[in-house]
Amino acid sequence: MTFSTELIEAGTPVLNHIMAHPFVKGIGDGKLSKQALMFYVIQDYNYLNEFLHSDAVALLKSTSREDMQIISQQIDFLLNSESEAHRNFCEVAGTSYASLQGQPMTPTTKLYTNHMLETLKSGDLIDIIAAMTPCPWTYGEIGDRLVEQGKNTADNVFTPWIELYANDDDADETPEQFPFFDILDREAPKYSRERLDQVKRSFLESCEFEWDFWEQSFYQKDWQFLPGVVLPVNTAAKAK
Ligand SMILES: Cc1ncc(C[n+]2csc(CCO)c2C)c(N)n1
Repeated sequence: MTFSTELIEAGTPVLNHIMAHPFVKGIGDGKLSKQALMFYVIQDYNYLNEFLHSDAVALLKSTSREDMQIISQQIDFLLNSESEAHRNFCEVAGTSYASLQGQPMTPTTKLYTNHMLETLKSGDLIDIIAAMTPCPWTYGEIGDRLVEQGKNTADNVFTPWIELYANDDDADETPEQFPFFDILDREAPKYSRERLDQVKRSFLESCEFEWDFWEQSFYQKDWQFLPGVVLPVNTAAKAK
C-alpha cells in the first residue's frame, strides 16, 4: 500500500464527517446564513495567507523543478482562482469581499495555521506537505461528492463554489489528481515507520482542523473574552 493510500484511508472517516457537516450540506442545498458565510470568508482569507507562507517554505525546501512546479501551481490557484470561491459566498451574503479582509484570527484559525507553520520551522518537505494536503484533498472531495449528488444545479447559489473545487468528471479518484500525494509517496520510503507515523498524525490533525473550520464558521465560534475585557478599537473579529 502506498503511503498516500494509507493517508486517504485514515482520513476518510473525517471526510465523511465533513460531508455530513451542516455547513457543507448547506453548500449543497444552497442555504446558509449570511453570518456563517461572512465568518467563513473572513477566516478563510486569514487561513489562505498562512497557507501561502507554507507554500513559500515548501518551495524553499524543494529540490526538484517538478516539485517546484506543483507548489507554484498551488500558489497560482490560491492567488488567482480561489478568490472566486470567496466572491461567490460574498455575493450570496450581499457583502463586498474587501470589507471582510484584515480581521483578527479566531482561535481555530490560529490553531490550524500554527499547526502548519510549526512544521515549517523544524520539518522536512514531507512534514510540510502532509500538514498542507488535507486542504486540497478534502475540498476536491467535497466538490466531487456534491457534483455526484447532483447539487451543482442552475438554481443552487453555490454552484460556482462547487464547480471550482470539483475535479474533472472523467478523471478517476487517483492520487494524481492531488499532486501533493505524489510528493508524499516519493518522500515516504526515505523514512522509518515511526517517523511516518508522526507524519500521518500531522495529516490527521489537519483533517480534523478542516472539520473544525466548517464548525467554527457555521456556529461563528469566536474569542469569548472574559467579562470586563475592553478590546482595543478595530480589533473585534465579528463581521457586523
Ligand atoms: C480552511 C480551508 N481549507 C481548504 C481550502 C481549499 N484550498 C485552500 S488552498 C487550495 C489550493 C492549494 O492546494 C485549496 C484547494 C480552503 N480554502 N480553506
